[in-house]
Amino acid sequence: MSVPVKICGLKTEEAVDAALKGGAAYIGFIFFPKSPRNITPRDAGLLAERARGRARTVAVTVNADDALLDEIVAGVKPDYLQLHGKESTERVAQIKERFGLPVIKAFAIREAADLAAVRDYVGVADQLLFDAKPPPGAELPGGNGVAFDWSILSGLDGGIDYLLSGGLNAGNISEAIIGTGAPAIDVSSGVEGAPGEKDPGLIAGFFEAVRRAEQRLPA
Ligand SMILES: O=C(O)c1ccccc1N[C@@H]1O[C@H](COP(=O)(O)O)[C@@H](O)[C@H]1O
Repeated sequence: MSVPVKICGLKTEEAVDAALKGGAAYIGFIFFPKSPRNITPRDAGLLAERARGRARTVAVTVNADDALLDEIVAGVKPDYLQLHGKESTERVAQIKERFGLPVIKAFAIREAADLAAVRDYVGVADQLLFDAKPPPGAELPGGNGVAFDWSILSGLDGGIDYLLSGGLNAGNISEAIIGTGAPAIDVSSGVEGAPGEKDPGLIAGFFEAVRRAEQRLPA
């Protein structure tokens, strides 16, 4: 059984090529000025073209207004929009209708109670993403390299399609995949040599660890 992988926060051709070589199902671009992974719609559009037809492209935004989403969608032509802020169910539905694109809605998880909001988004968002709640004082809502207690996900209703994210790396991905049975996984800072700097060697090592974990999954 193969687990789809999203490599997020790409800024260079080398990083895109490493993600594609590893077999990424999704590649993500961050549109959030405070992030070391922030990229312009124009530059992301060029990288997205390089990956077109080989991986699905994801534009990651945080409480973006329509004007910013217009600019990103026009420049990148993404396959998905990832909403990583406090977007309401109404806002998710509005964005889906306006852009005609599938939406991945991110949730910040620290404790079991954080799953309470999730049910409202099932059937509204196309996919859910579970990330760790940012540490106190963090500037970023994601990309902090922090993991949450994955056992919390055992409280999820069965059959929910989601991406597991937050602090994943080659060292913990086996435990994450086998422990949660996550339908898909997402990594950003765990394949970086420095904040915002993807390391092709770490990307390759992450894929190797994922493939080893897949061998241990029940058929
Ligand atoms: O990566 C960022 O800088 C970022 C900024 C704003 C919103 C989301 C961001 N990243 C997302 O965070 C998760 C997990 O990242 P990590 O592996 O813990 O570093 C991932 O979904 C990214 O899309």
